Amino acid sequence: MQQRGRFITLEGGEGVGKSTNLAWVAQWLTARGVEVVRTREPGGTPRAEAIRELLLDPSGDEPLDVDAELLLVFAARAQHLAQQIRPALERGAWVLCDRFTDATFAYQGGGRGIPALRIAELERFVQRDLQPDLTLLLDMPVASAQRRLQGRLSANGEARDRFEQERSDFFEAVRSAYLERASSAPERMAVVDADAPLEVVQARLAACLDARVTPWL
Ligand SMILES: Nc1ncnc2c1ncn2[C@@H]1O[C@H](COP(=O)(O)OP(=O)(O)O)[C@@H](O)[C@H]1O
Ligand SMILES: Cc1cn([C@H]2C[C@H](O)[C@@H](COP(=O)(O)OP(=O)(O)O)O2)c(=O)[nH]c1=O
Repeated sequence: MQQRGRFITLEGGEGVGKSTNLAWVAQWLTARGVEVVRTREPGGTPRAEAIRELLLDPSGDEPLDVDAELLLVFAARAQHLAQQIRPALERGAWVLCDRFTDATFAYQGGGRGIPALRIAELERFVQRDLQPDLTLLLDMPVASAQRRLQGRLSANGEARDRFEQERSDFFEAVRSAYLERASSAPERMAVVDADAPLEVVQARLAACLDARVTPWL
């Protein structure tokens, strides 16, 4: 595949501000003349969004097997890559995605305990040589992120989804797995301290984008 556009992902635990800052990063890129396709995982296309519903639905007596969860995540990703991400990159658009495979290493790996080697096998199978060009990892202590998440849920009258119902040790394991991945791939992943007022987080993001993305423009 001749990849012309750039692929940027945002990662982090629940409530760190991914959705809020994704919109801001999209504006930063658009202001510099880039065509941006905003999307998210799991989901991003109608069929992949249907798989997302299965993954997030907390109802019912039947637990979701951890391997089934892993395979559903990658099934959604295969669909998203084929229908949305690869075509956009091929026509020269930049793709800005709320979560991608680092989330699988963090949630199914760190959180559920699936060995990273097994996840890496599926990653190769589904993505072949495609990796994000840049991943912005928003990081903050779990307790503060949970307070933000609770604020958003209360404000919108939303219920917790299947992942949001997990206990804090699950989220601590997710956070550690993310930080470990970032330290093993510093050229691709930038850790941004998200435990600050929004304008401070955005100044940190701007510094990071200036350093890493401006040379691509
Ligand atoms: N830097 C920040 N300081 C305070 N509140 C924030 C900040 N960033 C986001 N929020 C708020 O925290 C909540 C969770 O943010 P959101 O972007 O939905 O997070 P995520 O997509 O990572 O779950 C929202 O109500 C949002 O308005
Ligand atoms: C992409 C991905 C997401 N997830 C989970 C993490 C999230 O709890 C959930 C939905 O993602 P998302 O809507 O981004 O969560 P939030 O906005 O609440 O932070 O899917 C995985 O477990 N594995 C994955 O590979």
